[in-house]
Parts: sequence; C-alpha cells; structure tokens
Amino acid sequence: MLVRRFCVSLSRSEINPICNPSKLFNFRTNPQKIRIFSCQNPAKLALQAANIITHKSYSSNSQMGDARRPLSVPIPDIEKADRSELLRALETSLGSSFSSAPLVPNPNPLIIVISGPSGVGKDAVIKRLREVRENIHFVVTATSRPMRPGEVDGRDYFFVSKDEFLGMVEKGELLEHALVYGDYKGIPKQQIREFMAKGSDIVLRVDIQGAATLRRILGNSAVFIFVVAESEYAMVNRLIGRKTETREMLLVRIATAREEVKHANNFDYVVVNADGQLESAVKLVESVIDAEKARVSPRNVRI
Ligand SMILES: Nc1ncnc2c1ncn2[C@@H]1O[C@H](COP(=O)(O)OP(=O)(O)OP(=O)(O)O)[C@@H](O)[C@H]1O
Repeated sequence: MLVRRFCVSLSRSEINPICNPSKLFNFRTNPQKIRIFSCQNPAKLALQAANIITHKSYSSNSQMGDARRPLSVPIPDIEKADRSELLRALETSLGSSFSSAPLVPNPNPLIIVISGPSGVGKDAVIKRLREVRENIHFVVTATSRPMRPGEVDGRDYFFVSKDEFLGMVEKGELLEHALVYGDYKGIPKQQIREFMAKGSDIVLRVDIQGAATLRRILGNSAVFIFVVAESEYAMVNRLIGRKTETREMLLVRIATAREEVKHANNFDYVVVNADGQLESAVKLVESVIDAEKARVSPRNVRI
C-alpha cells in the first residue's frame, strides 16, 4: 500500500527529483528513463527509482559529453554510509564542493529612529534596550538645555551652551537639529559614521518634529518607531510622576503631546509602552530590529 502511494505521488509529481532529476541537478535527463517511470507496476517503479538515484542516472558519460557534467559516482545508501562519505559522493556528483561561506551577506547596520510624544517612556525604553541588546549604539544628542538631576554629560546628552550649539550647526556637524521647548537639540553625524563603520546599529531618540525632519533626510533608509502610552491618562500621569516639569511646561507638553499622537502614520512601527509593561515594549522593539535584519531588500543608509 505504502509503495503504491509512493509511486502514485512519484508519477504525479512534476518536481520530484526522482521523476525528473533535471529539476534538482539541472542535468539533461534521459527521456527514456522518464518514460520508464510511467509504467503501471508500482513495485517495479519504486525499484527503478531507487536504482536510478544510486547508479544509473549519473552513469552514462557517453550521454554527457561536456566537462560541466558531474562524474559518474554511486551515491551511497543514506542509512549506511557515513556522513563524510555521503558528502564527498554528492560533491563529486554535483561537480563542485560545498562551501561553508554564508549563503547571504551579513545585514547592514540599521539606523533606528525612536520617537513619540513627551512622557510616553522613550528614555525608559531606550535605557532598557541598552541593557539587553549588544552591538547597538545610542547616539548621544547635543542639547543646549540645562542638565536635570541625575543626568551625566556625555552619557545622557552633550550639554553645550547655545553659542557652542550654533557653532556646530554652522560647521555642518549635525545630521538634524531643532529648537524644542526653547532649547536646541541636535544629532552629531560623526558618532553615527564611527559606530556604523564598526558594524553597530544606531538608535536615535528624537521628538516628533525631529523624526519628521529625519524622514525627509533619510527617507526609507532608516527604521522609524513610534512609542506611545496606552492612553492619554497614562501619558499625563507619567509626566506628572517624573516631576521634571514646571506647571506651565506640563501644560505645554501635554497640549503638544495631544497633537503629536496624530503623527503615528509617518512611522514604520508603533510600540505601545503600557503601564508596568516596559519589558514587553522593549521586546517588541527588539523584534522590529530582528525583522529588519531579515529583510530581503535591506535598507541602505549613508550619512
Ligand atoms: N511602561 C511604563 N510603566 C510605568 N512607568 C513608565 C513606563 N515607561 C516609562 N515610565 C515612566 O514614565 C516617565 C516618563 O518616561 P520617559 O522620561 O522615559 O519619557 P520620554 O518619552 O522620554 O519623555 P520626554 O520626551 O519628555 O523626555 C518616567 O518617570 C518613566 O520612569
């Protein structure tokens, strides 16, 4: 019964390498042998198939008169032969040895732009991502805003004066810059070039305005991720809880955030950072990065 099923599928299958070895090995097949397969006796057919794969289909040098054709070698029984013997026979039959070189090139380093309204947890997501992910560089933004308690110059931001900042702009040292709530923020190009050359992925953390500018500059060569809280209430609560804003600034930030939530469409991915669910948000960002690395047509960024 089993033999019958095997044979029926053999005779029906166009791509079955036994019925048509040319599909697999690109050989010129002997039409005579293919015709033999269409015989009606299933047991005989199975035997012939087995016979051909071990000996006959590769044995006739007289029919393969050119140098590209594989040599005539029997393929040992897969159950009995040792692996290296089998590999050698397959290599000889195919006419070339199996390479250990990667079948596809290593993926290009990515630029990942992380943005979202104020207070949704961009910094919290990035801080955790920094702990769990290797080979990724978090660009330190230059800013003219004063340092907050607990922040470190060169780690959280490069804190510079307004004049120093404008000097950087003039020398073309910034990929993008903007005036945000009265303070300048900008992305130093040199850092990106340096770390991409080492093969690191780059994370840029910008506000919505900055993300829109980067989209114009980088187009689809970078990955844009929009981080949001699960609700406006949660977002406001987090801003209040952070205790970094004056009452006036709180109002401005919340009003701006309301507008900014509408910009999700300009991004490639949305990540919801729900209350108490920071780990899930970070995992999702990691999945996005992994998926981007597996793209068939990679993004190709030049700074
Ligand atoms: N998933 C979460 N659950 C609870 N609290 C969170 C979560 N994510 C972030 N927070 C807290 O919310 C506050 C705001 O987060 P964070 O400073 O990271 O926001 P942000 O988007 O970087 O804000 P801004 O754009 O104003 O700098 C912080 O006190 C942070 O610890």
